Amino acid sequence: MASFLRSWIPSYPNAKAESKSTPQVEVDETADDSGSETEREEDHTDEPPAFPSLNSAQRVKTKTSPSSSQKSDAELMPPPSLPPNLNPNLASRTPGMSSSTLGVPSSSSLGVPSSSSSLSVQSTTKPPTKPSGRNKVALAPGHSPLDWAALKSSGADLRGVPTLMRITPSVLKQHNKKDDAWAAFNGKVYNITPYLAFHPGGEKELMRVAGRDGTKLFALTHAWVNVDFMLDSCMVGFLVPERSS
Ligand code: HEM
Repeated sequence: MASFLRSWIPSYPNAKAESKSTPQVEVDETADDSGSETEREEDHTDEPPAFPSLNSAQRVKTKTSPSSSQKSDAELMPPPSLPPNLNPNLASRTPGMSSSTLGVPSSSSLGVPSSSSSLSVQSTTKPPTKPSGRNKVALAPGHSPLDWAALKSSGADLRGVPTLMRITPSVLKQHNKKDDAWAAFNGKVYNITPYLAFHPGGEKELMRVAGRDGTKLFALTHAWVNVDFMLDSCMVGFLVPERSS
């Protein structure tokens, strides 16, 4: 280190002596290759390094097994399950075509144990399928969820009624047309007409609950959607039982 500095700073031999007057040329002599052993002596203390921690599995392993017998990750872990095009046991394999004719390397050339090996992991679970009846539609431009949020908070009248009302099922039933559609969810009645074009599941699906209580269908389709929040500015009232005469 010192020789390196000497080649760059002509006045280096004096730099240490003048260190008080030229503080910017501070050099640590102990870092020199041929320098004193001060730093290494400190290493000889019994204090373990901060990492890995004293009780870590890594440290325990190092103590018990010498580094020469340490196993690689590949030896310690079972290999991941094979993708369908590489697994000869899966029915999805193209009949009559070996993996090599498909242009993919064979499992043996990849160093992956054959499926008969005790290490192989064969997945018996099917890939997740969409719940039936769930289908997103392409929304018209200007009808994204963000556009709906903007319309909701714009102050536009989305209720169509001056005050919240008590609404019986028979009154609710009268509001079953696209241009005048009400639906009840969790005891609250909403004017769903303004939301029809914004519904990610499409107008047709949403119209299935027009004029009636849609709580059950809603929960079956997407219970995670917060209808109270989505339609708060469309609320027209509360669903009440028919009046007995
Ligand atoms: C007015 C109440 C409703 C609101 C606020 C609403 C809201 C939403 C929202 C936010 C999504 C997107 C969900 C997501 O991306 O995970 C969605 C999707 C959907 N909704 Fe609704 N929905 C309502 C009522 C209904 C009803 C009554 C049906 C009837 C079956 C329905 C059927 C669907 C379907 C099929 C999807 C597509 C789900 C998908 O494939 O991701 N929705 N709805």
